Amino acid sequence: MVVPKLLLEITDLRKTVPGGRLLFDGLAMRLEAGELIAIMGESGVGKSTLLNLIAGLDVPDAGVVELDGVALAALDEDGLAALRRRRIGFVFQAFHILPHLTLAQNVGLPLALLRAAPAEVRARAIALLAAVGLAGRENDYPGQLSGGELQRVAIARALAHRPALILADEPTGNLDPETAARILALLIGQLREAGAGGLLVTHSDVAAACADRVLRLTATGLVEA
Ligand SMILES: Nc1ncnc2c1ncn2[C@@H]1O[C@H](COP(=O)(O)OP(=O)(O)OP(=O)(O)O)[C@@H](O)[C@H]1O
Repeated sequence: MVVPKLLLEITDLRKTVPGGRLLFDGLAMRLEAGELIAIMGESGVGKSTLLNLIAGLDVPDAGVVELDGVALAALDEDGLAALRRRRIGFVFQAFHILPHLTLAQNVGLPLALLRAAPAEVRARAIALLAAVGLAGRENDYPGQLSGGELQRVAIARALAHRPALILADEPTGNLDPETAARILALLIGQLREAGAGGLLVTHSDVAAACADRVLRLTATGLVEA
């Protein structure tokens, strides 16, 4: 029997936003390697904030976020940055694609930051660009792309370094249904292949239906949808 590997464990998480409004309290969640969980919930309920807390980009008022058994609170800024660089792939709403780098350089950036050989970085970037439907565009610059194309570049980049955890905030929001389905299949394929875990924040029932579990974020925490 294969014993599932616990990748992410959240215990008793509490977060208030500046101004004092409570977003959630007592929030708990477990994510196993190879598993994709969709997180849904009304606008403003705190889904993006939760992803930021999991990435160590924001700090909770109370509670514990553990990645691979390591509590984020035990790490200093350098430790958090190293953990993010090695273990996490991000697809965030503001795609953070760098305008002065080519698409191949953007997609390869997470690998380049880990000092992979330039030839390996470029080969992986070209393969991932092809996988998201941007074959032959590796030398283009982001300014030449549509919003949906940029979103696909962001997804390719999130996968470049084969992260253990992929955090995706509305990754298919700007895509037509056919492209969205293809991109989600790619994302899930990569999760399964690499034994990575994924958290997918989405308003789309179609996207959520691709996940292994769907959780709904409410003021009282995460509940099974
Ligand atoms: N820096 C901040 N200062 C004040 N309020 C904030 C700050 N960041 C987030 N908030 C508030 O926290 C709440 C949660 O925001 P968040 O972006 O996490 O929601 P969400 O569920 O992801 O929403 P959406 O589905 O619209 O993207 C919102 O009401 C937002 O206005």
